[in-house]
Amino acid sequence: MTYPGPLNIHSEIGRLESVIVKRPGYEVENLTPDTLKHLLFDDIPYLPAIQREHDEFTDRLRKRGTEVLYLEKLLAEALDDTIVREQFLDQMIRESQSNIQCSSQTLKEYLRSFATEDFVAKVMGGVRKSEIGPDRKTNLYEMMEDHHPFYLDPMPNLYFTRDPSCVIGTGISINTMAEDARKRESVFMDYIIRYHPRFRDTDVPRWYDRSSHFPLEGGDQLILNEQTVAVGVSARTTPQAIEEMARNLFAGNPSFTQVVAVEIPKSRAFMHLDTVFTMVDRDQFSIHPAIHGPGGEMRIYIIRPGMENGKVEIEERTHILDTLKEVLGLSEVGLIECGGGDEIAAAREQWNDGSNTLAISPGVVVTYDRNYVSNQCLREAGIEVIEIPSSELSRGRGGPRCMSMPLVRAEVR
Ligand SMILES: NC(=[NH2+])NCCC[C@H](N)C(=O)O
Repeated sequence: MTYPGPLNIHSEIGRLESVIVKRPGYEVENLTPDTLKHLLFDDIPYLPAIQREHDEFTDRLRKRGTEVLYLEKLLAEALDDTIVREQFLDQMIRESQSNIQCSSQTLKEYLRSFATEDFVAKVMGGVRKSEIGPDRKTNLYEMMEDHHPFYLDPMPNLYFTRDPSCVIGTGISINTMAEDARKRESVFMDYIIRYHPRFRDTDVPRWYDRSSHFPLEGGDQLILNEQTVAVGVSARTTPQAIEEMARNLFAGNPSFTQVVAVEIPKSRAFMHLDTVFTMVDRDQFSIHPAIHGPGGEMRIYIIRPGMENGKVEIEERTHILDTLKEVLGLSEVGLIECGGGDEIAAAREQWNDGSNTLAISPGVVVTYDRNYVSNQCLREAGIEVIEIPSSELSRGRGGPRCMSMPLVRAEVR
């Protein structure tokens, strides 16, 4: 089936034609030991090195024919209109309120002084108190010292473009982020879809919107085929959000007829479904064994459109393999274990996103080089593995799938 328009994602594995990434920038240099935990990092990446690694990642994608678009550039282009830029600035200041202790007026004036691309880099990178000179402070609270070094907190997780939004079919889910440190991130795709020339003239359906109360993150959203979306019920994604998204999807996109909610342990190491489970080929998945509960059982629910308009039906399942066969209509499905069944290698490599593969064609994936045990297992299963350097990229606890937000994939035949 052909789908005209700027968005077309009907699988996890179709040839990747167009993708959004974010090159790590100044926001990473604004990490300090005191803020690491709140900002969801475990260590501080070295900026030139993480940028080199990221450039290698995007080079590999380009060499395979993928169009690589940068979030920061798309946003600057979307804000190329004074009224839109002012509206965006107001919203950013409003949504950053908890982080701001200087008067919004002072901060606004400071940000307005930049040309659009630098303005975007500032908003994303954060504004240090030391940047706004003492002479620009007029209120007592602005002059008082306190220990928080920022007026506007940095957003170092932005290079994980996967999470704040997700294309499903020809529409999009603009997500409500679970963690304070990431809440503002989904404002960017909201503006890009509404105001960027590439998207603004298309009526892009929204299966979920950030105005919804319940968190839902893209690392939990997997498009298995033209009928099926799998969503992790995780530390970041709620059952309420999944059901709301499913209802909107069934009502607006008749090709999707099943949403599979998969519960995973709520832990830092397994923050999203894609940290323990990704699709690598038509009938093969990479999986971390600890995704299963005791006895190999887990809680899985299949949501389908109900008989009555707007209603859904929900059925329970307990085995991932059987459920995958059922929803994909396959007699066999292969699960490739992270760490090749070795307990230590599995835990170590999962921590560095060993199961977080980005498929760029059926049976072809991009992975981190450091996960050599898992990469070998993928190769033994007949998968082509393209490795990228990962010393610094992995410090943010996300892998190649997390670092990519696909816009268009070719049909899987
Ligand atoms: N899709 C993913 N697995 N994303 C990983 C995001 C990592 C990021 N530091 C966070 O905690 O939010």
